[in-house]
Amino acid sequence: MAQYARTKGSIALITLTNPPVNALSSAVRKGITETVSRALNDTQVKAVVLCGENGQFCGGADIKEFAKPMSGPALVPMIHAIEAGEKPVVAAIEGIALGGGLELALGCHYRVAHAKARMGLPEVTLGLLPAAGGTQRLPRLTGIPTALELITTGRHITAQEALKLGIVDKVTDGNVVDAAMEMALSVIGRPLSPRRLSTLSTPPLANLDGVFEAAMAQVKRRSRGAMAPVACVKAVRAAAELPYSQGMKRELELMGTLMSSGQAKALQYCFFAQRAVGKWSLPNGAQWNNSRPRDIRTAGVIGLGTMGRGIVVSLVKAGISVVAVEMEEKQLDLGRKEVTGILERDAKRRGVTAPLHLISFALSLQSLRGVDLVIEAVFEDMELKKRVFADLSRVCNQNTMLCTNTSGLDVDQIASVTDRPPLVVGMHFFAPAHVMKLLEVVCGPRSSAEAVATAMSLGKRMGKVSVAVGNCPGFVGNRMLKSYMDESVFLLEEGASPEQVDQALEEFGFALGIFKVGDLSGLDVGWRVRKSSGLIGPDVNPTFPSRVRQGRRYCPLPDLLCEQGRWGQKTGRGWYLYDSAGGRVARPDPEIQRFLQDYRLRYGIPSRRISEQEVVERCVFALANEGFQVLEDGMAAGPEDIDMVYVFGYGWPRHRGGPMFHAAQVGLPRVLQRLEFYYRENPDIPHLQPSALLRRLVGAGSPPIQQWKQYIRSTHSQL
Ligand SMILES: CCCCCCCCCCCCC/C=C/C(=O)SCCNC(=O)CCNC(=O)[C@H](O)C(C)(C)COP(=O)(O)OP(=O)(O)OC[C@H]1O[C@@H](n2cnc3c(N)ncnc32)[C@H](O)[C@@H]1OP(=O)(O)O
Repeated sequence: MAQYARTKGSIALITLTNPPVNALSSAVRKGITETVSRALNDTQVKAVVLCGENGQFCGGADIKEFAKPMSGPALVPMIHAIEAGEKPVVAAIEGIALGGGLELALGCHYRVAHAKARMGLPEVTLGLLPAAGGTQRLPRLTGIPTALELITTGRHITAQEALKLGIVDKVTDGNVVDAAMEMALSVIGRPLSPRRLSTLSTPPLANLDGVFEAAMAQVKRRSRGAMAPVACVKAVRAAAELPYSQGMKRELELMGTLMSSGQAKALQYCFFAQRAVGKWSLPNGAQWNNSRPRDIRTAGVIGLGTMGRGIVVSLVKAGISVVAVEMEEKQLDLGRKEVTGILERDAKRRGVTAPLHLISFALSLQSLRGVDLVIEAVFEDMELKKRVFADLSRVCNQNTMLCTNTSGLDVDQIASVTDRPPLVVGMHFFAPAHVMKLLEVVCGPRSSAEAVATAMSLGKRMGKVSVAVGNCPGFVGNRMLKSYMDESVFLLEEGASPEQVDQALEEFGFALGIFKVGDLSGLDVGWRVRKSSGLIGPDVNPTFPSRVRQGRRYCPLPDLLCEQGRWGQKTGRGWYLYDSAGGRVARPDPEIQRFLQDYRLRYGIPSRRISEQEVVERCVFALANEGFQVLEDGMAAGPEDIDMVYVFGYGWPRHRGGPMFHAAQVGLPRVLQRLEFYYRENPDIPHLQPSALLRRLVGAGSPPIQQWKQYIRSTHSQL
């Protein structure tokens, strides 16, 4: 777990060996403790170089161990022993030095990095803080503002930036261990005290209170309700105000609170869930490690609306040549201008040249003949999509993969009009597609393993979190969203206001409440979907629209709003009021209050006071309940898949782990009991009826989320 070698006569070379990232497991900590002690006690050794095997210095503490009782030597005294030792220790940083890995390097007296190395203290993203002295040593090295920024964001930095900030002493393009040994030989005999970061004071800073108050306000604004960023600010403040030993005590105290919090558990669950969803499998035995993706070099995108433009940008940024097709010249020109603008702004920000040479624009599908893969992003209309796919089938090479960006239509029906159903999959991007990280890869019943593997791997290449989902209306994300949205409008009928519902959801941690999201994305979009799915039609009385449709409770409020031309931000009025069409700042609108009161009077619905707890429970438990149903129906492989869809596609607060993890954390019996209660009160809302899987899990004693798959009746898995 840590190898020891004597080299160049007087150098001890200690190599961390714990693939794949040399995480600081208890065995590695034991190995380092023993080898460092050996080096310090060996009179032949004059200096030490610390490195990691396989081109990775160290990925930090072993995250898997956080869930277990602590064993083996502790990290803090181990790093302290290195720093306090009387022989210079040089960290040779290659690949990564993250979290505890960077803290270990900060305990060394010198740091040499390879030019391609990345460093950072990402503990905050795991709901923790750098509690191996990172919050105390880094501010002493870089000064408070830089340390605050790096620790509260968890941002990775390049070797060049680390050099500029003084975090490393040297950057090399060559062999980093050789460079570190050279440095070790050159510093033998030099005084070590100025190199012991714990003994230094933080550089003086004017207006300390102002800096910390601003930092605190910023983290609270940026990550609503998250504890770790707040604790990080407090720990860095201790570095500024207290001697090192007391600062370390404060760091430990704050870490103790975080470690035992549900938020840290949720964030660590997300870390592993994000990696688990890449390991997809289909019922026929095809899976991520036995299905070869195709190498995609050229792609076509049809439709240059908001979605199509974002998809083009994502593909081009991944280095893929794209032919972008629109049917009308005016739309094509508009699309070209937008896509070019996005790519140019992005390139300017990153100081590189925009890869415009990778895109060509065309007015005919014929231009797609030779591409490896096509992504269709036309209007959400089955007949239109079928026409496009039938044409593609005729135009494209036999081998071209055909993908649809539908947000919920039947992928198999679309595939049925082509000559190649095995090569058809859904690639459901989220708007704006070049920004949002989620990609739902929709596996139709006839999609081949190769096609699924290709779409999953293409998503990864574009920097997306790809989640394989089954083919059902709305797939996973939008299917579940329906119950969440329905609950929010039912709450309006019963007495809540849009701002009250939004505030409760934002307090819960959502970046935006559901009504603000509706206004932002345009209320007319859902209106159109409801029209096409037969919920609104000629047989609905326009003056007194029914509150029961297709056999269940229906809330006509959003339709009535749309009929008034209140389509959200784009019209300057929606659930909220905006300064003008396109305005962004939502203000409560007294007209909406009157509109809701009139509506309740007209339908004889008594208005009651609705608590924040009820808002959150009805919206969030309804969402999770549909998630259980999605699992039961075999539309997602496991709860991790659903949770990642929500974290990366729907603004679910990551520190709550995702709707399924949240249900587990609240306690499945409690979720079941509350759903039973709400369903008894509202028997005409089927999505409040507890799912059979939820009942089974409670019956089985609420096993940990990692075991839920065993309770899913997977005989009819659609994945
Ligand atoms: C009163 C009580 C008081 C209690 C107080 C206790 C005090 C305790 C003091 C201890 C203080 C500890 C402080 C330190 C904390 C930390 O260091 S937390 C960890 C910080 N590090 C990270 O966050 C890095 C996480 N990893 C990554 O970001 C990426 O994995 C990577 C390193 C950049 C590599 O990326 P990539 O190449 O894309 O590969 P991946 O697929 O992501 O990873 C490959 C496999 O490696 C596993 N893995 C990665 N990092 C870790 C890790 N740190 N621990 C365990 N496992 C890790 C990852 O899960 C992958 O596994 P597989 O999926 O099985 O392949």
